[in-house]
Amino acid sequence: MDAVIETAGLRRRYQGFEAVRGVDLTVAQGELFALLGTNGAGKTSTLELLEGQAVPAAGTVRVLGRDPYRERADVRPRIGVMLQEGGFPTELTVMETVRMWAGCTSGARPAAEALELTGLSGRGSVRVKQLSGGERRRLDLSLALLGRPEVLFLDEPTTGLDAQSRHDTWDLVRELKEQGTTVLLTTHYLEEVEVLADRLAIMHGGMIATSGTVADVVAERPSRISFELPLDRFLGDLPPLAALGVTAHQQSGRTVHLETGDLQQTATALLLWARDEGVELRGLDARSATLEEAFMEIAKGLENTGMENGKGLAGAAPEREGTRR
Ligand SMILES: Nc1ncnc2c1ncn2[C@@H]1O[C@H](COP(=O)(O)OP(=O)(O)OP(=O)(O)O)[C@@H](O)[C@H]1O
Repeated sequence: MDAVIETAGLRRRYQGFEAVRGVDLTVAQGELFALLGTNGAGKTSTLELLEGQAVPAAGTVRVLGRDPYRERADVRPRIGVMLQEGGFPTELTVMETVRMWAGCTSGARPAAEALELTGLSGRGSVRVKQLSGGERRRLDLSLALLGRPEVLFLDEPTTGLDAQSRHDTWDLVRELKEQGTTVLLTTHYLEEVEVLADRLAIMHGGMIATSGTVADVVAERPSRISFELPLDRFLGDLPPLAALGVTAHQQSGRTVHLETGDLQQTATALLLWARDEGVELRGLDARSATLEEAFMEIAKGLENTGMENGKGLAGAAPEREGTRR
């Protein structure tokens, strides 16, 4: 794998509070990697280390083969960064903002092209303070794309966007990916991950709880089957549940709920039994776990072990220091 982003044992501390606790990540060239997590999980803190905005307390980070903090002059022109809060002067117009930014960007696209990419062409003469929240996010994205970056860091790029703008942003990100851009994004929208990401990691309490493709992450959780038994049949009439691969079961009224680690095996065995016995399984529903279920289980499971955000080994989170930009 041709790694464009690589971290090992990455840690970050704020006044003794450890927000990032040993993160190992590898993102290949042209890959779209999504960092998910509960609020305060450490996504932005990690992203800022990758962008070279801060020095890790421990561990290593490489972007395009270099240290993004110490070799900033080499790395910065090759990456695009969309922060969670833009923080540009609000008195300038949209076009003035893009031109100002373009002046500091080597090999910048024409300003009009950067605005067109994010659907802001008609808003060039509007002052930034008059933009809606969603339009500001799109302006942020235009600025991140100005230098035709090889690596794009997007911190919650679609927060505050309406459904149409969100889908437009997804299309744009896909297009950039097709052109070979490597993308690392943080998001709270699980659908965004399902639609866009090649791979993802779910962070919690400063650590990566799980990572892989959506299918990998979901495969770690049980699949579910439910159906209604006819009046003349009982749960005990089924073949032994363990032999069907069932790991947990529950019955409410005539409805049976099964959990399994191997949906195909259990569903096949169940259907063969029903066919051989001439049983109709009314309301039959069989489905893999969803990313949302995986996410919820991780957040809940780790809380139960006392490792929820702000607790655990390194003590409570202090007051935030300073601003982001
Ligand atoms: N500048 C700072 N000073 C002190 N603590 C901070 C600072 N920035 C972040 N933290 C703390 O570090 C932890 C991780 O925060 P971070 O913003 O990285 O999480 P996140 O996963 O991006 O959260 P969200 O989804 O809410 O944006 C939190 O407990 C947060 O309060």
